[in-house]
Parts: sequence; C-alpha cells; structure tokens
Amino acid sequence: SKRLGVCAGEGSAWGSARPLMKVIEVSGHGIPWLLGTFYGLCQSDSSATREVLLNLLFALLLDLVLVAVVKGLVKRRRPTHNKMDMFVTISVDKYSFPSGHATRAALVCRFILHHLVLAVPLRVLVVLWALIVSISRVMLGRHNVTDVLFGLLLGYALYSVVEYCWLSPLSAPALFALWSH
Ligand SMILES: CC(C)=CCC/C(C)=C/COP(=O)(O)O
Repeated sequence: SKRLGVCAGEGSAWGSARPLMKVIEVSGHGIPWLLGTFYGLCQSDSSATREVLLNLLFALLLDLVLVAVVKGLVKRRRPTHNKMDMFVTISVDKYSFPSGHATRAALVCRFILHHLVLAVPLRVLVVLWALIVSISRVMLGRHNVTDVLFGLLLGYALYSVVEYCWLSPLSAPALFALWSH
C-alpha cells in the first residue's frame, strides 16, 4: 500500500496529481452527499422522488454509523505516510479500517444503478466514479488496500440491507408525513 501511495504528499512520485485526488475525495465525502440528498428531499414535489431520496438519506446515515462502529472496534491506524489534511472528519476517522469513502462509493453506486433510469454511458460513469474514489484512497495514502477492499464489500452488502428495509409510505407513514407538502 505504501508503494501505491503515489499522491501521499506534494513530494511523492505523482504529487502534482494530489489536488485532483483531493477533489475526487470530496466527491465521495459524506457531507456533500448528505446535504445534496437533504436538499433534493426538501425540493422534491413528487412522492416517488421523495421515497427514493428518503431511502438514500437513510442509507447514507446507516453507512456513517456502521463505518464509525467498525472503525471504533478495529482501531487500525491510518498508514504512516498519510497526511491528515482531510475535509471534515469525525473522531473515528483517525482509524482507517474500513474506508468510509469506499463503502459510500459502493453503496451509492448500487443505489443509483437500481433507482435512476440512466443511459448506459452514464451508468458506466457511475461505476468508474466509485472505482476512482476507491483507488484514490490508496493513492492519497489515506488507506491500505485491504481497508478499501473491505469498504467496497461492506458498501455493496449494505445496499442489500437498505433494499430489505426499504422505507415506504406504508412501512413508515410518520416519516413520509414529515416530508409531504
Ligand atoms: C463528517 C461526515 C458527515 C462524514 C465523514 C466522512 C469521512 C471523512 C469519512 C472517512 O473516509 P475514509 O475512511 O475513506 O477516509
């Protein structure tokens, strides 16, 4: 993993690509996804859209909690070559197993592919985004390869849990009443 951390610092082999990697990092961060989903929820005027966005919000929150619990239990330190200059972190983010970006990327990728009707090139872009976010975690030196691989598996599996617990106006009427205008 250390050898693959080619953007871990400005002086690293691919140090000039670090700013781009950090933009990719923000694209997979929890805050833009949570704020964007919440904003969409407030703006949506169709009940079908609200249902999808409410479940996406639930999925993102579940993911944050699950990753925080696993990080807190495993307590694996981030690689020593990592510079802790990440955009907004919480206390457990000093730990690296699993990668929260990788779980979110896999979860959101599956969610989008199942719930949005997209042309094939866009579907391919969504999968590529998830892969690039994941690979960038190792290139930035934030994670070991195993953190990212486990994160991807966890996010993939978590999507199945979200589908199983799918919130609908029938199963969670009080929640939907909050968002009906
Ligand atoms: C503060 C909020 C809402 C989310 C934290 C997102 C975050 C910083 C996750 C850590 O990701 P990695 O484990 O991939 O470094």
